[in-house]
Amino acid sequence: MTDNILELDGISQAYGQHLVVKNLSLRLVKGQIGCLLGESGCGKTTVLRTIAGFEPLLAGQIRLAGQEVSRPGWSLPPAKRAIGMVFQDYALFPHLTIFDNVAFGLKGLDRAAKVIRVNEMLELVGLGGSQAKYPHEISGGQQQRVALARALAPRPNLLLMDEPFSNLDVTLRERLSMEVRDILKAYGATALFVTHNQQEAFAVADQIGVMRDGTLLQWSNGHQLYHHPADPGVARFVGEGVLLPGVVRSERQVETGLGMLNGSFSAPCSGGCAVDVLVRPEDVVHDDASPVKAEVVRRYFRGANVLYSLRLASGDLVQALVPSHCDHAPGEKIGIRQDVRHIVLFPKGG
Ligand SMILES: Nc1ncnc2c1ncn2[C@@H]1O[C@H](COP(=O)(O)OP(=O)(O)OP(=O)(O)O)[C@@H](O)[C@H]1O
Repeated sequence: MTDNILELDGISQAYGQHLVVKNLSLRLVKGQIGCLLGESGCGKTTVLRTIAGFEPLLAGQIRLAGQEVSRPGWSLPPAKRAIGMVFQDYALFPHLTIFDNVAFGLKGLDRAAKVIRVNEMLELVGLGGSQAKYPHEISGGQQQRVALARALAPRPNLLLMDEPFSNLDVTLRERLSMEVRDILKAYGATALFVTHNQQEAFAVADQIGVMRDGTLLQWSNGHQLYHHPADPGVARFVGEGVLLPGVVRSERQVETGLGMLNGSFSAPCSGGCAVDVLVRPEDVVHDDASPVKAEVVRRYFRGANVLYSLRLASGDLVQALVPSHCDHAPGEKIGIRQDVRHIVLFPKGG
């Protein structure tokens, strides 16, 4: 008996000569929500389509709930995989009521059992009472929740969601992404979704995989991804910040334009070597009392915070996230101190 619901072992997929998924492996255990995050064209949708059984495998193996479903030359048909799918455009049937939309995949149940199941699913997504409405009579966010109810109704082993929030406006997208996480957790669903929006990935997923050009660069939780990115590419793609030049001075000290940073780190080289140090905007604290001054180069007002781009005395640039009570214009010198709690170093120029 395995707790693994989804296992991808070294899968590769190509369209003609174009290799779009390269030796990708990951696992999801029961009840876990995973996310593939990456820029447009990096192969996220192709991975979903391959898991759903719409694309053949070039190499590797896919197992669902312990059963092999894809290997090169053989593939279990999509309809036999017990997978639910949610797409960005909801794909509800416009001429069917909400009840009939959710009941659509419930083959083999009698009418009474269908009513119970549909009502249960609509309650789960907060739309009890909407059974008789048509899709055009409810909002986009509600339609996406109906799509979720429809996908979960047949009790799939795994739910796949392709950019499920991308058709919604920003505020609704944030709210719905949190609601969807709550719904999936309440239901105990195992799900994999894809997005190019990192806030969405952080809000919804337990495990996030960053993809670039068909390769999975890192598969870990949001905290790990943000604070311990596996390489400079992941560091730049996830979150903000800079790679600040530094020199490793000892096992626990690295010298930078922000001063000496002390703490544990794994150095990519021995003492005296040049490195790039990841400095996030919250690692640089605005402090009028600090003797260290930096010049405001740019300011991005964000409502609650201002993201400043600052030039250090060394000439290096850093960013600082500062509550927006205080407001400083480009050219001003402000006091700062470093609060780098996770020291992440990469080989110089990596
Ligand atoms: N049916 C197809 N035939 C040929 N090439 C394809 C096909 N579908 C996708 N591709 C190519 O495969 C690559 C990966 O596409 P995919 O849709 O998986 O990326 P994605 O990360 O999901 O992008 P997006 O976020 O834009 O949907 C792209 O270069 C794309 O042009």
